[in-house]
Amino acid sequence: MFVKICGLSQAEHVATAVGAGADAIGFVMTRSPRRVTPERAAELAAEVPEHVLTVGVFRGEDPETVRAAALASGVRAVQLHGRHPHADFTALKDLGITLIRAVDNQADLRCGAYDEDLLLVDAPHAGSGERWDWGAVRGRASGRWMLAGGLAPGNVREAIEAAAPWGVDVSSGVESAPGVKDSRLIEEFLRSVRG
Ligand SMILES: O=C(O)c1ccccc1NCC(=O)[C@H](O)[C@H](O)COP(=O)(O)O
Repeated sequence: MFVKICGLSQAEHVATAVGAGADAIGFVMTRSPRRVTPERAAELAAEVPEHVLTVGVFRGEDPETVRAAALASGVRAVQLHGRHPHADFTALKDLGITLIRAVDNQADLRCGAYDEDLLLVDAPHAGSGERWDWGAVRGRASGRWMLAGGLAPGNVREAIEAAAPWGVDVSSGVESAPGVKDSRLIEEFLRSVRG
């Protein structure tokens, strides 16, 4: 099971997530209590080994803004929230990095439908910690897709049982307050997923 820990802004938490076995870590570069600048994301990403995917998270920015931030930060993936047309993914293809399409469960849930590499099926309000009916996407989402939205150490096994995703993604559920990550919860989340 692929595990992404999102919304990191402190080197200590990046090290914890990597040490605990995360497959990907996310840096939010859009309006959010977790926002980091591309320069800060570059500093944090510099400490991350190659086998862990570094992801820049955006919502609604145009492809040129995403491109500039991706290049400045050096992330190896971008995750686009909001109703981006297929053309926005096509416009970013030449970056040669992983493209993640982030949607709620009303969207086209076939990974690759917009030429993206990974799909993230999230709550309607991304990064809110809102839980939703995870089981509603079972059998509808296909390919390499991650589940997010209200996941936490205490419920992630239940979510995996309900939705049968390829991967999981968490932010609020490993925080002590919005934007404040907790190393103990990050480790607990990874232990819960890995068993
Ligand atoms: O984290 C944010 O504030 C944010 C703002 C705008 C777009 C995306 C954002 N976060 C994305 C994520 O952190 C995850 O991909 C996912 O939504 C986490 O959800 P949750 O665990 O419920 O916080």
